[in-house]
Amino acid sequence: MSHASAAPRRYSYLGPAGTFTEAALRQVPEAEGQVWNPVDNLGEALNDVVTGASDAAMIAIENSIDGGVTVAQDALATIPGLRIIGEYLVPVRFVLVARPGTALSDVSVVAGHPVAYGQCRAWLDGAAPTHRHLVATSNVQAAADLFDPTKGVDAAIAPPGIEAHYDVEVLAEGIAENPDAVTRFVLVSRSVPVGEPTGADKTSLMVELPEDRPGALLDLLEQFAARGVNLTLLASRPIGDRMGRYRFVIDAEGHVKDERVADALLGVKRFSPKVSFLGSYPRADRVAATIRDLHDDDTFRDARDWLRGVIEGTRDGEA
Ligand SMILES: O=C(O)C(=O)Cc1ccccc1
Repeated sequence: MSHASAAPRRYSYLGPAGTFTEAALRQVPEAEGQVWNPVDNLGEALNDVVTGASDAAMIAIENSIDGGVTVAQDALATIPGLRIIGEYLVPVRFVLVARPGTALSDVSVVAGHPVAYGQCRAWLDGAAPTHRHLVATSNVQAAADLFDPTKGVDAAIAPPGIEAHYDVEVLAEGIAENPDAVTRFVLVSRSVPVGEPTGADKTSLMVELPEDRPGALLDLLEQFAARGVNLTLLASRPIGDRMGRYRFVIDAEGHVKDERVADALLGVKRFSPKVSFLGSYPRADRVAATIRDLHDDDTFRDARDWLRGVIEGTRDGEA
């Protein structure tokens, strides 16, 4: 894609500058030198894409510790016309910061993004047992909240390097439970034609199951298993209309233009009352899917050619 003479592309991301979401956007070569629009929440970021105010939005979708960012999964399931066009991984670490001169023993109100707080809670319970959590809109906004006197914040959970953006002192480093936590982000645009397979791709779907059909989940999984398609994520989320109804959030290895994935999707579509295709995109770790001969593109094409030949009378029943 070249946009040399076109208007600059606009990217919305959870701000302010310095968030992990911004670090994810920095991994997008096409975004360099374009307009970056910091927003306060996921809804705003996706709304910018829907209305055309931005061309794409970077959003956190899954954490290696807590699993799916459910608000993001639900938004992608319910807002029509969106496509995931890229995936990015960012290692996440946290520090506790405060205004200069604050001691850990002075800390009673801690600002933190809810996902960050969840990961740092065990440490905080030990170091500041009487603390109270105040929700911040992002990891960097938590530090900014230290300077808003109406909020009464004593300390903030923030990304390392936050001292470059705000006049804060680091009270403690490495406060998250798991030092190897990684967050997966996706770049979302309005619906666009899918790109070409790279050999290391993922396909994201939301699937509803037919009601009152025993084994429907097994039927769903079988569509992938029979075509040798590995799943990297399977989660269920309440549809929300009434108790007991769920949609399945699925990430599958491979690209919709890979024969085995296309065939699996056709199988899913035949029995599911609702399938939303969210996109096929290069996977962040660039790890190629392992495909056995039985499931490679040529095998699917050969089988189709054989069937056509049988119907046209140019081939008999030989395999
Ligand atoms: O991008 C950020 O910095 C955020 O505030 C969202 C977030 C929260 C926790 C882990 C990764 C991203």
